[in-house]
Amino acid sequence: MRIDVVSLFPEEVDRCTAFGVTGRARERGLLQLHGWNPREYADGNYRKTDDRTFGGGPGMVMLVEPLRRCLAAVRQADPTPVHVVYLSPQGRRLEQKRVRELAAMPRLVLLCGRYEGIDERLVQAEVDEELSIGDYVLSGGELAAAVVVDAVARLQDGALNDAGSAAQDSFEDGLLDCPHYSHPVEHAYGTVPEVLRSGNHAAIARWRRQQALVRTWLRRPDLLQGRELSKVDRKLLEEGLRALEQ
Ligand SMILES: Nc1nonc1C(=O)N1CCN(Cc2ccccn2)CC1
Repeated sequence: MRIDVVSLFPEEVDRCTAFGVTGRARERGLLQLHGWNPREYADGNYRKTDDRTFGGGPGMVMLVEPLRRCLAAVRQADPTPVHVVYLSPQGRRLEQKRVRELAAMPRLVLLCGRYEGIDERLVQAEVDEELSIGDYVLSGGELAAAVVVDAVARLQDGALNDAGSAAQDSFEDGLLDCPHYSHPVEHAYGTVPEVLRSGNHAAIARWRRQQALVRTWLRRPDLLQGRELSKVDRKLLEEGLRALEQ
C-alpha cells in the first residue's frame, strides 16, 4: 500500500510512523510512505501557502493553488489511482470498519490542514472524503494522518507478527477487547485468573468472550445498540454481570 501525505510538516507523520508495527510494515515494504510539502509548489520569495480568510474573522486559510499543484505532482508520481482523504473536524468519525476499508485500498493521499483549514474550492475539487479522528481540536491534521497511517499499516498482511492478533483487537468484532495478563502469576496487584493458566482452551475462549461482552456492556453500551446478541453471548453476558454483583 502506498500513502502520500500532503502537509506543511510532512516529517511529523514520518516520525510518528518510523518504529513499532508501522515502522516494521515500512521496512517489510508492506507500506510506502511519501511526504509532500505544498510550500514547494508555492510562488514568490516567501512561498506563500496561506492567507487571510475572505469575509474577515481570525485565522488563515491554506491557499488552493499550491495544494492543487502539489496534488498534481502526487498523482503524477505513481499511476495507481488515489483516494484523497482530508483530515478535518468536519469529517465523518473514523471507525475500525472504515480503517479496514481504507487498508484494502492500493493508495491513499492524506491531506493535512493547518490554521482554519483549506480553501473550500480545493476540498470540493480534489477530496474524496473527509475524516475526523474524534471530536476535539488538534493543531493540525498531521497527528490525525499519523493515526490513519498506524491503523491501516497494522492491517497490512504480514505487518503483525501474530496474524490473529488483529482479529482479537478491540472493535474487530464490534466488542472491546478482554483484559490481558502476563508474568508473574502472583503479584501485590493481584493474581492472574486461574482459567488463563488452566490450559483449557475452550474455557479460556469462553472467559475472554465473556469479559469482552461485560466490558463492552459497561464501558461502551453504544457498541451493543441495535446488535442482536446470540443466545450464547446473551447467556455469557448475563452470567458475567451477575458475577460482578456477587
Ligand atoms: N479532530 C480532528 N480529526 O482530524 N483532524 C482533526 C483536527 O482537529 N484538526 C484541527 C484543525 N486542522 C485544520 C482544519 C481546520 C478546519 C477544517 C479543516 N482543517 C485539521 C486537523
